[in-house]
Amino acid sequence: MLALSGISARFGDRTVLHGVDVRVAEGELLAVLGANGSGKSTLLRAAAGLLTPHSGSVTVAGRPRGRLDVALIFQRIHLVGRRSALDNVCAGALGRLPLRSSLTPALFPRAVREEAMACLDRVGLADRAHDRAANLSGGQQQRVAVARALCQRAPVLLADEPVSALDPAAAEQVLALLAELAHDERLAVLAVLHQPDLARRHADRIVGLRDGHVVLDGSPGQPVDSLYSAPVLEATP
Ligand SMILES: Nc1ncnc2c1ncn2[C@@H]1O[C@H](COP(=O)(O)OP(=O)(O)OP(=O)(O)O)[C@@H](O)[C@H]1O
Repeated sequence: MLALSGISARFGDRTVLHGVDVRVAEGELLAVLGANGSGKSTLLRAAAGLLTPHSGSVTVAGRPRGRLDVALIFQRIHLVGRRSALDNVCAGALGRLPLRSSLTPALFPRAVREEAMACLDRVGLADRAHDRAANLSGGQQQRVAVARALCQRAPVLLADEPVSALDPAAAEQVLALLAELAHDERLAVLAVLHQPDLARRHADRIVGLRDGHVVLDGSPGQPVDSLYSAPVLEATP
């Protein structure tokens, strides 16, 4: 479904991704692991179209990634706090609505509101639909963000450290939800994670980055310590 092929990225004269190949299948949750600075966020931003790679391509279902193909979930949850959870989820549909509706969100068509309600129900928050987003807990807000991504109807979900700001129970719940959505809704989900344990428990596959290279790709059960160990420094005479 999502294919990142030969992605290289540079900042100035520094190359931070070296021809990275990553595939995420329909119905799969892929966790991308790696130490700070290994290139995880840069890879996700290239996948999302937020950064133009120096070389390489991003395709969704075999075609160049389109504007509506990818939904994003961030560590810092970007909801409009004074609006209801339901309005925030409706906003996921903005990209496919006529301009008039997108300028006046109060006019979200009934069909969109119903779909948004179904998305909230999917993340277990239908009963909080009319609460202001700011009044929900961090974990609940992240689930609203997931519902908003669902309402976008994108086949690919990209999540950048989606649980880093959550307590362990909420993190577990959000990761389980992402895995469930991948499996049940047949989405391709790529999540950048800092918690190998969560990846082991919920991901279908892991990719490990080190210094901008893919050094692991496979079972979530495999050892990942090498991703986080300090580089071996050569002894100076
Ligand atoms: N806008 C930028 N300008 C210059 N260098 C950047 C920029 N964004 C990222 N980098 C550099 O690219 C490298 C990879 O950064 P990236 O944020 O992708 O790593 P990461 O694996 O997501 O790290 P972390 O786990 O700390 O979020 C780092 O050395 C970083 O300093």
